[in-house]
Formats: sequence, C-alpha cells, structure tokens
Amino acid sequence: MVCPRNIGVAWAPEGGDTRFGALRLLESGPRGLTEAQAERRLLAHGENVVPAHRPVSWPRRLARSLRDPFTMVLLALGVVSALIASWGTAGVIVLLVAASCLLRSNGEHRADRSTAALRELVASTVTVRRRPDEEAGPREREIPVDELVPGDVIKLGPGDVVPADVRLLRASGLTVHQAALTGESEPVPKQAHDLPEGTDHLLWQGSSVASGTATAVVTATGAATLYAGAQQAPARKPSAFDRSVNGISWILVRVMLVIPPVALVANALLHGKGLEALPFAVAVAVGLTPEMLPVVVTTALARGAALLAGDGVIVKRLPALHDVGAIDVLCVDKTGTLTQDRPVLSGSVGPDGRADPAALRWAAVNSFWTLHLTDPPTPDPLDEAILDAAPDPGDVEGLRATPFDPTRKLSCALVRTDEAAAYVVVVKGAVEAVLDRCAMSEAERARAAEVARALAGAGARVLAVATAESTTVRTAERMAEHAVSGTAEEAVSSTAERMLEGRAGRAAGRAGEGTRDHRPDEERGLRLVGFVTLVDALSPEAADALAVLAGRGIAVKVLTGDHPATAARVCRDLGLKVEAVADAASLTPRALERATVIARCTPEDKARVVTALREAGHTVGFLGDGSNDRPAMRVADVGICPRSAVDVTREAADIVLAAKDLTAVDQAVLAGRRSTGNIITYLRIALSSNVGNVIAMLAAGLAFPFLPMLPIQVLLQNVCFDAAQLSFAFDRAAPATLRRPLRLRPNGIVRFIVGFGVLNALVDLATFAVLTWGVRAAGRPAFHTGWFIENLLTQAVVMLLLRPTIQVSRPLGLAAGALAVVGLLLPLSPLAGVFGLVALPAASHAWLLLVVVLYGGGLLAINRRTGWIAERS
Ligand SMILES: Nc1ncnc2c1ncn2[C@@H]1O[C@H](COP(=O)(O)OP(=O)(O)OP(=O)(O)O)[C@@H](O)[C@H]1O
Ligand SMILES: [Mg+2]
Repeated sequence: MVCPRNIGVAWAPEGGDTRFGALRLLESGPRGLTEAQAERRLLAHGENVVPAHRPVSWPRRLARSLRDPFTMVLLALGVVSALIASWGTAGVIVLLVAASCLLRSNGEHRADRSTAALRELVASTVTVRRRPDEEAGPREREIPVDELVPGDVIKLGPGDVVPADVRLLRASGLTVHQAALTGESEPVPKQAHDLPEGTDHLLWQGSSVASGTATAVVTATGAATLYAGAQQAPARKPSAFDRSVNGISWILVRVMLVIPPVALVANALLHGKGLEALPFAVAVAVGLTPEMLPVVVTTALARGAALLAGDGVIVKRLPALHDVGAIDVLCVDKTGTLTQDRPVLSGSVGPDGRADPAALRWAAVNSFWTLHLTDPPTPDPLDEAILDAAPDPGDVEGLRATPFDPTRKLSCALVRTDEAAAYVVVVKGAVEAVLDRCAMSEAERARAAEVARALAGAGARVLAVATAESTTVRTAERMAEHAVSGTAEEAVSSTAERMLEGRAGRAAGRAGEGTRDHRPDEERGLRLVGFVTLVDALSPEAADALAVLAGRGIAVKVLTGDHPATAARVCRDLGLKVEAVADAASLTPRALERATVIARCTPEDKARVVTALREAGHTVGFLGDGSNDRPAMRVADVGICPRSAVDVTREAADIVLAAKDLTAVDQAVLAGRRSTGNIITYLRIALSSNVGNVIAMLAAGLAFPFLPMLPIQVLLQNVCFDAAQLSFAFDRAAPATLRRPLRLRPNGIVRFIVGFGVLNALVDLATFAVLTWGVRAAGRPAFHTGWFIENLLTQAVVMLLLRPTIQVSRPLGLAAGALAVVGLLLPLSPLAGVFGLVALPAASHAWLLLVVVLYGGGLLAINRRTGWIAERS
C-alpha cells in the first residue's frame, strides 16, 4: 500500500469526491479495514506511538541526576580535594555522589515505571470501525490508540484527543484545538467537504476536539505524523513544589560555596595556617550538603503515590501529590460529582409553566436527530434520558444537526415534517441560551425565565425547547445557522437581507425556478415551545465527603454550566452551606470569595474563576470530567478527574481517580499531606543539624589551635546522618499535619533551620566546654572522639524529638537507634584506628550523655511551650 507521509496534504484530487480518493489511496473504504488488514498494517507501520513519549533510558537518567546543583558542588569539592592529594576526602565524596545518584535514579526509575504502568490503565482508546472479514459488515469498537493503523476509519467526539493524522470523511459542528501544534489559541472549525480549502479537512495527531463530532480516515500514525514529537509532554512550568525545593537547594548551595574560602581565610588570619586547613574546610562544606534530599523527596512522594494506587487513585506527576495536600479551595463540577449523572425526565411544560407534551416531543426530535446525524462516540446522557421518556416523535426526517456545545449551550436539528411548514429548526439547550434566541418581548422573556427559575429551584435540570418553521429548506438552513451561531439581534438584523432574498426568490419562483413563496415573518428568531425538566439523583456519598473536606480546611466551590437555581438547590440538599450564588458573568473578586456556587459557566468561565482564585492566594484543585472542564483543569494547581473522563481532561489532569468520588479526593489530600509532612520534617531536621554542626565546627576551628574533628571524621558522620535520614521518607505523619492544608514554604523552613541550627550549635559548644575541661588530659584524639560521639547521639535525639509528633515509626526508630549505637561502639571497635577514634573513659561518656539528655529535655520543653515544631510551615 502506498502511504505517502500525510497523504491529505500531499495528495491532489483527480476527479471524483476527494474523500473517496483519500480512502482509495489508503486502500480503505467507508466501512473501514478488515481485522486482518489492520494486523498486517500494524506490523508494517509499527505501533502508533510518538517517539518523544518513550521512557527515559538508565544511563540518561543517571547522567541527569548528576546535573543536580548539590551533586555539582560536591563534585567540585571532590576535585579540589584530589588536587591537594587529600585522597580520603575525595574518596568519600565520590562515594556520596555515587550513592545519592544511584539511589535517586533508581527511585525515579521505579516511580516512573509504576506511574507508567498506572498510566496504561488510563490510556486513551479510540472508536474504530473495522470488519471481522471481507464479507462481514462493519463493527465499531474501542481499541487502544497505539493499535491504530493508516486506513482505519475512526469516530471522534467532544473531548477526544486526535490519535493520529486523519482526513475527515464527515463532520458536524466540529471545532478543534490545535494550539499546541499551530499556535492558534481559539478552536478552529473543520469541515469534511469535498474539494476543501487549505487544511479544513485535516486533523493532526495531538490536537483535540473542542465541539462536534466526526468520522475520519487515518492517514499517518506514530513517527510518521506531521507533528510527531513536536508537542512532547506539555511543558508545564515548574510547580509550586519544585520551586520551593529548588529555592531551598540554592540557598544551601550558595552557603556551601562560601564556607571553604571563609574557613581558610579565618584560619590563615587567626592561626597563620595555610592550605593544610583546606581538607577540613572542604569537609565542613560537604557536611552542610543534604545529599539525600532528592532521594528522600522522590521516595516520600513515590511511596504516597504507591499507597494511593492501591485505592485506584493514580498520580500522574509526583509533585502533584504535594500540591493536592496543599489545596485550600477545591472547585468541582456538579453533574456526576454531586449528582449521579443518571438524569430521568420529570416533566414537560409550556412557556407558561403548565403541563404540555409539546416540549418533550420537540426535545425528543432534537435528541433523536442530533444523536443520529452527528453520531457521537458516546451519547449524551441528557439526550438518552429524553428519548427514554418520549413518545414516538412521528413522521419527522432529520436533515442536519449540530451537537451540543458547552460554550453555546445548545444543540440544533433541522428536520422535515409532513405538516404545512415543511422544515422545522428544533433547538434545545440552557434556558438563557435559548431565550436569547427567541423572538419575544422583554416582558414575555422575563416571564418565561421566571417559569424556568421556579422549575430549577426544585432541583431539576431545565432545558428550554424552541422551534422555527419555514417552507423552504434554504431559509430553514439559515435559521438553523443563526440559531446555533448567532443571537436574536443577529437573526433580526439579517431579516431585512433575507426579505430581499425572499423577494428575489419570489421572482425566481415566478420565473419557474421552483422556490416556494417566502414568508418573512418566519425568520424573527425562534418560538419558545416550553421546557423539559430532568432530575438527577444526588450522589449518596457526596454529603459526607463534603463535610469531611470542610473539616480538612478545604472550601468547596461548585462551578457548573447549569442554571443557578438548580445548582443552589442541589448544594443545599447536600448540606453545603451556600453563601452566595454568583453568575459567572457577574463575578467580582469579592463575590468570588463568598460564592459557593458559580453557575452558567462556559468552559472559559471555569478557567477564569480558577485563575482568579489562585491570584487571590489560594491553592486550587479542580475536579471535573467533561471537555468543558479542560481549560480549568490546565490552570488549576492540581487537576483531578475520574478514569471515565474524556481524553483531553484526563490528559490535562494530574490525578486520576477510579471513579468520580469526593472520598477519593480526600484520600489523595491525606496522602499528599503525609508525604509533604515527611519531606518538611526531613528538611527541618537534616538541615538544622547540618547547619548547627557547621556553625560549631567553624567556631571551634577558630577558637582552638587544632581542628575540632578530623576531616575523615566529619565525612564519616555525614555518611551516617545521610543513611539514617533516608528513614524520613517512611515516617508517620502527625495527626495535626493532616488537619490543615500543608505546603512546603521555603521561608518557614529556613527560619526553622536557622533557629534550631543555632540551638544545635550552642549544644555543641557546651560539649566543647565539657570536653576541654573533662578530656583534655587524654589529648586531641579523645577530644575528636568525644565530639564525634556527641554529634551522633544528638542527631539521634533530634531525629526523634524535632518532629511534630512524639510517636515514632519503626524505620525512624531503628535509624535513630543505629546512629546511637554506631556513635557509642565505633570508637571501641577495631575500625576505630582507621578513623582516628579512641576509647573514652567511662566518666566522659557520663558527661556526654548528660549534655544529650539536657538537649532532649530542652527540645521537649520548647515544643510544649511554643508548639514550634508543629508542622505549620
Ligand atoms: N445534550 C444537551 N442538549 C441541550 N442542552 C444541553 C445538553 N447538555 C447540557 N445542556 C445544557 O447546557 C448547560 C450547560 O451544560 P454543561 O455541560 O456545560 O454543564 P453541566 O453539565 O450542566 O454542568 P457541570 O459542568 O456541572 O457538569 C446545561 O445546564 C444544560 O442546560
Ligand atoms: Mg458536565
């Protein structure tokens, strides 16, 4: 089979319908490929996967972890050590770098692999038309996107991501987002016309359907698509979490860079020492580095994500777990989140509010023909509910239809009836959208709106139904166009033009052209037939889940396209305190702060609300599942959707739930707060003790004519701390941590580090006093050993006590215990000599223990008095 790259662009028509031409060239047909053909083509063309989406290889991942700022500084320090032939120091540094890089890339690899496996679960599928064999008729079925081959005939609907390059065969009301590919920010209309202009008839892999439906034939797949790889994983700006971690890292890197020169100069000035102090200065700088920071962060987040995966909640981007723990406002849609999304018809009334079957009859005509003529991959639940309840609409034949579009909020069908006026435009949609297009006086409009409000106030969804009739198909087509794209004013303003046309038509009729007489009064917009109401039962878990979220310090706001009265009633029934109901159109920042329900939202309104809330300083989560939720999903701090959401929404989301269920959101919030809590505890403890040690070492280095610790000892203690601190990734979170939104704030952490770092340094200096007084006789090695032991013991103490809870998880308890044991036993072991350690007299141990106990007691007292250790960061 010939399959020129992007056949649709390359190929010029040579007579006949170009759509069939395209099908013929692709050796396919309107009924699709046979399964056997598809299988052969899959072998020939390969899977439909864009190369840029392939996983990262091991060596590349390792190389990437070397690019981390800490690693770079460590390596630089290693090079300096090697230059001065301080091989021990250089060796330890290389060991540290290797260990942290290996642990990190291994952690990231595992995290990626598990998220990739989970992502498979939510991978996109596409509806394809294929035949079991040559004789059999076509069947439509869902297949994974990567099994698509050139020549496949596929169906697309609102919210679908275009899975390959395609040529349209049929389209209704189709508009497409292709911003990522061509930069056009507005959705672009597309048509399936024969002899199309430009690229009207082509869709490219990676674009997405904004509205309408289509059938299309695949022209290129995988790496052969026009924009293969161009729109890689959408370049998101670094999240708040990444920025916080980077902020803290860079502060430390700067401090690390100034320590060695400062230490050298001070030593030279005070003690007249030269380069021989360099190994010590380097060791001190290394002592400040939290080498394990990336490892602990990745592990803590990956562990949270793995636990959530057990409950069917998939975190697509690890930092999103922190973000979901930080949200203080959760915006949700109404349908399916608060209600069950199983609407059932409850009534049909005329414009005056009295029962009247006409509204239902015309609504059913609209539903039937929009479903049939636009053939969406999944039918709209409202349309299905209407058809379930409606009587047979009689002899009506559909000609054209425009499916529902969440921006215009209506659907439109053009039908032919047996009645006098042969052609009828049938419109149904949101009350305000339809009333806007009806020909009525302001008083009538207000009365009708009032009727609708009363119906909505009972909690029902209300759809308005309107028609316009014509005797000529051309006029009817124009009316349908106006009904869909224009407003009442437009319809009226073009009346004059069409009256002229009518006259022309009459003239033509007289000339025997066959056009029937034209009545201008048909064209003044639509005539309101009435309203249909549908009830959608409340979701049974929603009420409890809302209460739980409120208890966690999360304000829930409902952003819906529906009528304000319906939404307000649903919220009240669920026990959500409705502070104010705002209309998306009339939003001021104050109204936004107070509103619980924001109704009549278009997709762009939802995004605007989320952006405004973020600008007001909130961390905003957004839960939704429709294509109308995508814009908001993309601007929220965390986008959340159920697995059943449409492609574009699932693609934009950070967290995918097994079902649309607020309880699962709560689980994600808790997991996020746990992981963040552990990361904060790690940062606070690791950094404050590092800072404390560095201050103490620099001070001692200046106060004493000899080094307070040998460089090798500084490095050894650093390795011990690093190993022990890995346990923070597995710590238990304090109950207080789970009560409020929790986020990583660099300022809070830096304040904590400085405060407790200084305290730690003071304790070290007290130890010096004890040591100079108590162990001086035993000489420098004893002094070094004393301080080494004290450092390991105080590190064990702070690991246990500098946390927001006194309860200790097993890994942490073991790690702290191990540190203490190493501190006490290493100087007694055969290895002692290697590190320049010696056995201390029993009395010195007693003194050291006294200092440690006093320190621990002090920490407990501070915590009780000020609660400073609580994770309020
Ligand atoms: N198939 C349909 N045909 C005609 N009108 C519809 C159809 N579906 C929805 N509408 C109308 O358009 C309005 C907006 O719909 P949209 O899908 O944007 O929001 P929603 O589903 O009501 O709310 P949410 O965002 O909470 O899910 C609906 O309230 C309804 O009045
Ligand atoms: Mg919806």
